[in-house]
Amino acid sequence: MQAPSFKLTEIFYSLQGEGMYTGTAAVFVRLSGCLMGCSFCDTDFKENFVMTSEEIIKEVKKYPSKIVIITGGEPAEQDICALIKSLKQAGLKVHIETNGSIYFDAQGVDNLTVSPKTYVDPNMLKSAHVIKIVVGQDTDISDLKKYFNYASEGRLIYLQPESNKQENIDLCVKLIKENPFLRLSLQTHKFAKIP
Ligand SMILES: C[S@@+](CC[C@H](N)C(=O)[O-])C[C@H]1O[C@@H](n2cnc3c(N)ncnc32)[C@H](O)[C@@H]1O
Ligand SMILES: Nc1nc2[nH]cc(C(=O)O)c2c(=O)[nH]1
Ligand code: SF4
Ligand SMILES: [Mg+2]
Repeated sequence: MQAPSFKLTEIFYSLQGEGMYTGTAAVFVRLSGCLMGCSFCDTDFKENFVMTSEEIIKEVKKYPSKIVIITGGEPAEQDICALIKSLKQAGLKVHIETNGSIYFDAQGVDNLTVSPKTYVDPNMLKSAHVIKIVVGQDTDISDLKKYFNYASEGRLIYLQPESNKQENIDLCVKLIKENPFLRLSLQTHKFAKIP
């Protein structure tokens, strides 16, 4: 049977800049396309090329890290389960960055990070290892609290200041001091000037 193919923006080797694995070398596989349309989105997710899962694995294996981060765009808009399975079979650690709006079976995923936007499937929040909430001046703080109930031993909640702006960092720090189970995620790759 032919390996499934995927629409991609880019594959690159860098350090995870955000969340629980910050500072860890990883290969980023950026799938193209996203229907969410966040006003603050910092990412180009246009389709640049198509690759089969076998071709993706061959490219990822050129780099020394065993961690592959599937991101986008919104990766769940494509048949991500087929890709996860192939990457796991190839002996890789699979991390996923998703907005959680489209449910998929994340069993076997080594780190599932859900960054909720206007709609998130509660089952994706339950499956997440990390919930990473972007906080800006427009964020409705009382609405944020609905995610706080998901904090548990196996699930960390990070606040990520929108675009590393100082007023957003200040707001995150205030919220974390008030709710000490929360953590701060700065986009460290932007300070380091790496992809
Ligand atoms: C580009 S998104 C791709 C994955 C998925 N669509 C999502 O939103 O989680 C990767 C991460 O960047 C975050 N992000 C995007 N724009 C941002 C910004 N301006 N400031 C802080 N974080 C941002 C998202 O919330 C998400 O956690
Ligand atoms: N260095 C680096 N770390 C990241 N973590 C999540 C990213 C993403 O765009 O999904 C990202 C990214 O774009 N670059
Ligand atoms: S869901 Fe993710 S990729 Fe899509 S627009 Fe929002 S931040 Fe960008
Ligand atoms: Mg990014």
